[in-house]
Amino acid sequence: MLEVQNATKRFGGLIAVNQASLKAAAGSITGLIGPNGAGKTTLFTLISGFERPTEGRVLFEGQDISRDEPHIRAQRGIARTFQIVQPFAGLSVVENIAVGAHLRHARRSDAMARAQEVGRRVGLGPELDKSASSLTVAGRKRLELARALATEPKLLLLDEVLAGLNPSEIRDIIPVIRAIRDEGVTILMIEHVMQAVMNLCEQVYVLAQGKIIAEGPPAEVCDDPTVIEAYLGAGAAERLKREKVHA
Ligand SMILES: Nc1ncnc2c1ncn2[C@@H]1O[C@H](COP(=O)(O)OP(=O)(O)OP(=O)(O)O)[C@@H](O)[C@H]1O
Repeated sequence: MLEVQNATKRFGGLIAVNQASLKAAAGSITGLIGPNGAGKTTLFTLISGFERPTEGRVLFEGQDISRDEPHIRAQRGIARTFQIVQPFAGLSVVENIAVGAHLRHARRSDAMARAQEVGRRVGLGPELDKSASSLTVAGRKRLELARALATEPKLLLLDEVLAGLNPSEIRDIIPVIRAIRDEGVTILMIEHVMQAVMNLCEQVYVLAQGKIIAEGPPAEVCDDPTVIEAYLGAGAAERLKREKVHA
């Protein structure tokens, strides 16, 4: 469904993404992990169209979309969530979700009906008529998910939807994400919560300093010395191995 081919993004002298390639198969959940500042969000902006790659290509359903505007990509079926959630505070929860639903439904009544359905699906049923500003952090994360989902995407890009949630809120939202995939939406997710990555993702890519340094099933990738060192520094993999032997 999605293929990023040798994408590079430069901001002046800084190379935020460096010759990165990845694939997401239709109907799968793919993870994108890596230390802070690795270039994960920048890679998302190249896929969703908020930035264009300096070099390389983004293919969606086999077509080169690298130069398409974000709204064209949304129409094609790509939706993203934002790490910093900023709902329209003056609107109700359901009206916020309807903003997404308007992509496919011109009439307000149709967009509102669709928004209610999506809101219930992500567990916001009791909150639909409340002001968006009254939501807790967990509620806002669900709203962000609903707003993207209301555009009826084929590919959903989730940028740290679990950040800031407590363990029980994370446990509650994992089945919601899995259910979205089960209904046929392909998911690519940036996530630091490894419990969720292990639980949800079939395939994981690791980005460090703009480069993809590893890919594979989550358990394999987390055992990879290159990945451990990208997070913990040079020599860390060896130290951890020694500590395990002594323990
Ligand atoms: N618009 C921009 N202009 C200049 N530099 C940028 C821009 N966007 C991102 N960067 C830089 O690119 C690098 C990668 O940032 P990015 O936000 O993509 O990393 P990340 O992996 O998503 O990090 P985090 O996990 O902290 O969200 C950083 O050094 C960042 O400062």
